[in-house]
Amino acid sequence: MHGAGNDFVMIDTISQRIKLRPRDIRRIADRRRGVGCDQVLLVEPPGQPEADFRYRIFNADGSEAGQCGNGARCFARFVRHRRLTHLTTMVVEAGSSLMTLRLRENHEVEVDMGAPLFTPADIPFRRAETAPEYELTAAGETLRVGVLSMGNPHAVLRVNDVNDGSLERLGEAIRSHEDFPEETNAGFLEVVDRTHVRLRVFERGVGETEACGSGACAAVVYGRRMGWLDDRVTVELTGGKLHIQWQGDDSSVLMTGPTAISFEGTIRL
Ligand SMILES: N[C@H](CCC[C@H](N)C(=O)O)C(=O)O
Repeated sequence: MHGAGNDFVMIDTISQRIKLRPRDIRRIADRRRGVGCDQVLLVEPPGQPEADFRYRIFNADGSEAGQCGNGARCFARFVRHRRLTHLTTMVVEAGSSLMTLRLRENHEVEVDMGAPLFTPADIPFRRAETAPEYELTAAGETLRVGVLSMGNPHAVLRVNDVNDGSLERLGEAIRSHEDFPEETNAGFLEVVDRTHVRLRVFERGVGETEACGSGACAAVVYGRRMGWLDDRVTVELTGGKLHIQWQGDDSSVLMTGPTAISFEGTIRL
């Protein structure tokens, strides 16, 4: 499946009891020796009564992540398509948060991504104070970045043009920066106007993806906090467009975007 070009192998572990090790994830995600994807997503039974499902996210390098926005939309499409539920609105556990997923027309899905987290310890980010923007030195350059969590860490750098080479020059250095004890996703944000931005994301555990749902949310939250953006923003990514809404403070971020089923099959490990 894919959400705006961010592609996934989605596995139903409810109807089939399987255990996957990090090396199995890497093998599945390998675009030459396996199926090939940015993330492997598992559909599991819920761990708490308020949830309908549990959703686990593994990057192509085998690392587990606490959030995947594009994957959440594809998750909702998948569980309906595979008749694991008849719900069109469902509550899903991801990491430590509960998300509400709503199926819309033409296979679009709206995700309540929860409220962003700004406290450095929650991101995690090695800073004592919370701020809308931080100074960060990476690859010998001193940068101003927005840093926050959508259930996973994001560092967002505003650029004049997403294709100015900043991602190629700085993506890896920000992703692996020592001030991020669990690494981070690195977003490169071009503000077109108050309701339209372009974004490229160098993702933790993968590298650049065609789209990053949690990254789109983080970029809009940062841009709105800095006064550059309104409450409703269209985020144009390499693989497609996402629509993000955020009213500020501790309100939830809402993301709406496309889903697609690329193929179905059986994997032999
Ligand atoms: N690479 C991310 C997980 C996937 C996020 C992205 N694919 C999305 O749509 O949010 C991380 O390690 O936090």
